[in-house]
Amino acid sequence: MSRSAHPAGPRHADVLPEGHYSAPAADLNELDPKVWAQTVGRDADGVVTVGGVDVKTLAEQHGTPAYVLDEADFRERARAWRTAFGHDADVFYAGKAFLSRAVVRWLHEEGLNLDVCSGGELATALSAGMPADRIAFHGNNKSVGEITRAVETGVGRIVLDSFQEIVRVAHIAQSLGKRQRVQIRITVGVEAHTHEFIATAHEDQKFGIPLAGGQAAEAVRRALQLDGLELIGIHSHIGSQIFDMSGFEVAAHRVVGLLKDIRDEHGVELPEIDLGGGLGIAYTSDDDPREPHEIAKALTEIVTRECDSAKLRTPRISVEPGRAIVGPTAFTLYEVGTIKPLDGLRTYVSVDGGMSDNIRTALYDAEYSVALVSRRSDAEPMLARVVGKHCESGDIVVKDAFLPGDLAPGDLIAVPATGAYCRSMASNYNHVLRPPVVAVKDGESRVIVRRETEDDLLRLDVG
Ligand SMILES: Cc1ncc(COP(=O)(O)O)c(C=O)c1O
Ligand SMILES: N[C@@H](CCCC[NH3+])C(=O)O
Repeated sequence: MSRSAHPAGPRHADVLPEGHYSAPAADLNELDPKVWAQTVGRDADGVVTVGGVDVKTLAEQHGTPAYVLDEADFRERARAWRTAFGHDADVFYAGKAFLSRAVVRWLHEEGLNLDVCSGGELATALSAGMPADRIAFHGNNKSVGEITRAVETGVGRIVLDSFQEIVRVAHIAQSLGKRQRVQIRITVGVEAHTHEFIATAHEDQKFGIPLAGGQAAEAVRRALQLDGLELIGIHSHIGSQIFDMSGFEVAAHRVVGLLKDIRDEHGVELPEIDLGGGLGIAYTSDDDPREPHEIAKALTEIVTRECDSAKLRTPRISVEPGRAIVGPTAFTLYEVGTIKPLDGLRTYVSVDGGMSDNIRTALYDAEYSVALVSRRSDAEPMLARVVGKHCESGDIVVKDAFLPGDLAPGDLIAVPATGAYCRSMASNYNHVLRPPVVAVKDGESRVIVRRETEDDLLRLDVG
């Protein structure tokens, strides 16, 4: 067994415990462009830069932990989706992945629409100037207040998720003297190949109205009878972090089948279908995501083919990518604190954040990569587990990854691909303050969501 310079004797790559990890990369200083935001690189001193700003400067100016978001990359990915789908389709960015007013403005400028699923997301979208008619409102349990606000402000569509909601939205719209454009979300009965908590089109879960047993057809029947509703289409979202296109193919096939049944029964050809979001991104070098143009081509071809064979006019397609746009554009910058080598196991590297800024590892057993970013190191790789500062043994950010064996307290490390479902799912567990989101572009950084303060926490505490 070889030895590294680390005084506490890190675990080396040639004697490894069981775990789910690949062999260490030949050079740990290399940053795989699949996983890192587009403008990330190392400067002559080995310090990582993004958007022309180096991470040491970012840490000095904004502190750690911080989510660092590459604005140019975000805009480029948004534009790539928009361009791939062209003018005969709509791209709704899924705000649940990450939403802030700056992001809403970028989306607006890049010609994307927005999917929101709560009053809070709707308020953020409206306050940043997204036109209401470019907003889709989702959710399996929208409150009467939320529905009323959505109808009053004139959202482009409400996606109906249950029989009760069909009636509820119709009544609210009618009482406001409006006819609300709606889609019905159906569950097509597909087992999406992803973590069970984020699969949404099999039958035994809470979203949508099952196609099975004629339930979706019955929902359509009821919606068409209600004056307060203008039924514009059918919606399907099969889950998230999916690489295999076959689930989307089956979903498209079944949605078009329902459109055909609707035409045959009611003489109505619904003009739109929405195939949801869910496209996977690379969290580690082992993942191979698809490009937006491949996805657009595949989805458009399936829908067109299915419609041709059913002799239906091809409906306008919309999609709702969240993770695929924002996920790869950000990394979380942490400062290394305590380093604890456990003999025969791995080295625990504690950072100044944890499950409060990234719950995905604890929740979904998600895999991430990590790199030393404040300097270059040619020390031997050590098997590390990056953990947070919370009072929870499941407080793991990166379960198994290789870091240089000379890692020391005060070093900066970064976890890439944390743009989606990290800040938006962040918590104040242990009264830890949620980190800022710092956007970088053209050599400048600017805070788009500021760091929480203790005053923010105390402001909510009454008495
Ligand atoms: C209805 C709906 N649309 C879109 C999305 C966005 O999914 P993703 O971020 O995986 O693209 C989700 C989340 O899974 C969703 O529930
Ligand atoms: N929050 C999940 C995805 C759920 C998507 C919303 N329906 C994740 O981090 O992967």
